Amino acid sequence: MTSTFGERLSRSIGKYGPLCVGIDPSPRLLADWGLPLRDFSFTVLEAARGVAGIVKPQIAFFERYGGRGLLVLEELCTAAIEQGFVVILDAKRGDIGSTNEAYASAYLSTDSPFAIDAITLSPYLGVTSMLPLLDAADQSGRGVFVLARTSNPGGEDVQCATSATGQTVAQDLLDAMSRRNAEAARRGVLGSAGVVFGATVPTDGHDLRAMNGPILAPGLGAQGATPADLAKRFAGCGDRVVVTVSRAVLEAGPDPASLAKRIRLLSDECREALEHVA
Ligand SMILES: O=C(O)c1cc(=O)[nH]c(=O)n1[C@@H]1O[C@H](COP(=O)(O)O)[C@@H](O)[C@H]1O
Repeated sequence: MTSTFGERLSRSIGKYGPLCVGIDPSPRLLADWGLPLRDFSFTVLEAARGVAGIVKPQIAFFERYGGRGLLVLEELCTAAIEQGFVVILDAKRGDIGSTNEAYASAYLSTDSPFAIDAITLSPYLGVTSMLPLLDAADQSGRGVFVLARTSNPGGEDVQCATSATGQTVAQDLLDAMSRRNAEAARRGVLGSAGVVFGATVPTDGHDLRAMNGPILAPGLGAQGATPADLAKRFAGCGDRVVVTVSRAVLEAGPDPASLAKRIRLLSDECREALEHVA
């Protein structure tokens, strides 16, 4: 790819706003909509087209169907990229270095079978173990979102524990991504090494501004966060936040017009909340 993930993401946020449509085909929604996995997924993509610029399929909902599900995911990612979406694959990968090399060739290399822009990573085997993934992303113009502070209750047990540096584990991860984004910062563009920071959790004691990378913020809607929370938590970095929403979008389906209407409404709310605090 000729541009970096950070550059493509910035352009997309500028054009469509910060909303990312989460494609989470849960068993309940598939039953409610009365659609098979492929039709469900493409219905969501079609509804998002021209309304939101970013989509995030959650791999577990496709893995449930084994090889057939992964084929649908591959088709969906390819179609989304061809249609100009920024595609974040939510796979939360992370292992020892040699296995991460295999994950890197699966998801973050130029010849990866999955056409995606970025992937979510679980960093709890250590930052050094993630180097094959971070380097592959840099080389192929892709990006990562490392779980720093997750949206779920109880995440603080690990993420807010004090590390050997005397700060929280989450802040250490923010610092590590900040170092990865230093070159982009010198060029005055958004870096490609992002973090996940839930819209449901306080940011106190964590410096999101210095990182120069994108922030994937789940939690709006079904997990209880509101647009006011976005404005409060992400002041000073609102132009780099990607607000990912799954259930609060998908509950408006399966009618494509209702889905598109919900996406537009949430997109407007998120843009409004964040543009004042950029
Ligand atoms: O990485 C993620 O996307 C993620 C991180 C996190 O801390 N919390 C979180 O909810 N997510 C994902 O974001 C989506 C949230 O779904 P809703 O709560 O339905 O909007 C799900 O696909 C989760 O797996």
